[in-house]
Amino acid sequence: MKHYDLVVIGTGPAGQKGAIQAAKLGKRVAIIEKATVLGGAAINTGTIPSKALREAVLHLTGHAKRGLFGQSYRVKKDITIADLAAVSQQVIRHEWELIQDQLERNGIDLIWGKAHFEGPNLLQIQRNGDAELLTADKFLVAVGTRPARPTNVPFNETSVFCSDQLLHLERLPKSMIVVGGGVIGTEYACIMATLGVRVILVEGRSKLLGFLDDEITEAFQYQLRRAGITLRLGEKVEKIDEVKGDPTTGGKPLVQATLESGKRLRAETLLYAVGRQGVCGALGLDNVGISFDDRERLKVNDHYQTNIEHVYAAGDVIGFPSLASTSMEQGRRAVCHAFGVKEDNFNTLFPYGIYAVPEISMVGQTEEQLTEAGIPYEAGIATYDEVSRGKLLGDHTGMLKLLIHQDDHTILGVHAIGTQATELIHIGQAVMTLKGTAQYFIQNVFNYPTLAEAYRVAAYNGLNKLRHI
Ligand SMILES: Cc1cc2nc3c(=O)[nH]c(=O)nc-3n(C[C@H](O)[C@H](O)[C@H](O)COP(=O)(O)OP(=O)(O)OC[C@H]3O[C@@H](n4cnc5c(N)ncnc54)[C@H](O)[C@@H]3O)c2cc1C
Ligand SMILES: NC(=O)c1ccc[n+]([C@@H]2O[C@H](COP(=O)([O-])OP(=O)(O)OC[C@H]3O[C@@H](n4cnc5c(N)ncnc54)[C@H](O)[C@@H]3O)[C@@H](O)[C@H]2O)c1
Repeated sequence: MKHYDLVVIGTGPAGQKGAIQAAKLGKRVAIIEKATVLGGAAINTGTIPSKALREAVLHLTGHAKRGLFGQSYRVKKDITIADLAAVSQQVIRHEWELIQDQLERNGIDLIWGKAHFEGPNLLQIQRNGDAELLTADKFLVAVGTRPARPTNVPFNETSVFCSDQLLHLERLPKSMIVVGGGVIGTEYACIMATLGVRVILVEGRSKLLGFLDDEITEAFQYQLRRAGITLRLGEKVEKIDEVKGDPTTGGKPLVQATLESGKRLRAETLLYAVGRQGVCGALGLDNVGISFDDRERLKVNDHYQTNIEHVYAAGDVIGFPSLASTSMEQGRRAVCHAFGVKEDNFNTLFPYGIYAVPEISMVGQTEEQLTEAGIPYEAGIATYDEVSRGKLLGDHTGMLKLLIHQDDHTILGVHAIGTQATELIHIGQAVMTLKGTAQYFIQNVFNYPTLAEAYRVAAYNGLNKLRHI
């Protein structure tokens, strides 16, 4: 039986980076994967496919250039699923090769099969009816999540589906109800609407993406409505059925969503995106003495240790924020702790990137959080219309907001909506991490013309307001 210093379960972002970190520390490492492909949800069903789809849609529809060339501008008419899938498959294949190569280069044993704990240090790997046993000093559980699929939703993979199935649609529907205005529902609602699909987005809470700064949410919701998306906010879907279509228009079956308020919505298809569910139940964790919650998520301490100290967990399996970006870093930090690497310099300022149309990103605190905490701040705002690059791109609605401490002018939060928002945010993140102030953006020269200049405009705006207090 082979023995390892570390065994990692799952090849998603958390598992990959944890395994590589351990190998860099000179440890003997194995990584287990139960699927037939590497990369987890990030590469195969989540981050990369959805972003590849988005890029293809923005390019082929000509959406990104309509601000310059007019609303009727198109790169390709009659876009098909095949057009969109081609880009995605190409990127995914490249990512598989990259991961495999990284694991090999770092001397990590890749073992295909389903992992199951037989004891605190003993793991069984099942593959095609065979079983292999191995032991390890430490474990990193990075098994991720899957879409929640309640039994009362009539999933049929063609007209009622979850986010994994959306990627396998055979043709573009004319209309779609999206249930759940979280990140997945919102991103796909935008992508579909950009393709010309009639979208109704139903969200149980009174606003989309409740963790964002209110001003950004307001701007975003306004833009979604302008893009033709019907928002049903503060409304919960109670029941989903298939119903007969209108005989006068061919009678194709439709999906009907009945809301708690009694409203009935109908469309050709329905995407169910109300959150994700863990997969810990199948891991044999009771043989180790580890319990999980009702959504099969694990509880960890600040060092990513479960209640059994040699078993660590990272990524979606531990819950919020459930991002590929944070999962990678959690996996790495868990392994650093497991092998005694000092953690003093680890930053906890995590950014968020939402690849809706338009893009949204944030780092630090929102106006609402600062107000609640009683921290005095001023907001400095720049619209993309105020910087030359914004005009060159034809983005007339983009905006960057800096939240500046009233007394010491440090940056407390950065919020952006518009082209390249997810890239732009990292400038603010760096200044915040290095404890810089709004003056940084005024005292330094920026390339011209860039969207980054919006930082300078926002800083002037905020500091000018502060002078008048
Ligand atoms: C539609 C969508 C879009 C997203 N977009 C973004 C985005 O733009 N940016 C972002 O940062 N995040 C995004 N995310 C979130 C991101 O995909 C996840 O946070 C990330 O994949 C979590 O990584 P992980 O390593 O925890 O788990 P996963 O990526 O889920 O990987 C877990 C792996 O463990 C394997 N596994 C499970 N059980 C076992 C077992 N018993 N034995 C062996 N192997 C096992 C699984 O097969 C899987 O390969 C998106 C998610 C979705 C669904
Ligand atoms: N760009 C990104 O970083 C990105 C993109 C996609 C997904 N993700 C990650 O994937 C995870 C899962 O995303 P998600 O959107 O599925 O889950 P979520 O939990 O973020 O959102 C689900 C939403 O559905 C709503 N809801 C629940 N029941 C409802 C009902 N019956 N009717 C109407 N609305 C209802 C909830 O109020 C909630 O807003 C998230 O944690 C997210 O971080 C990240």
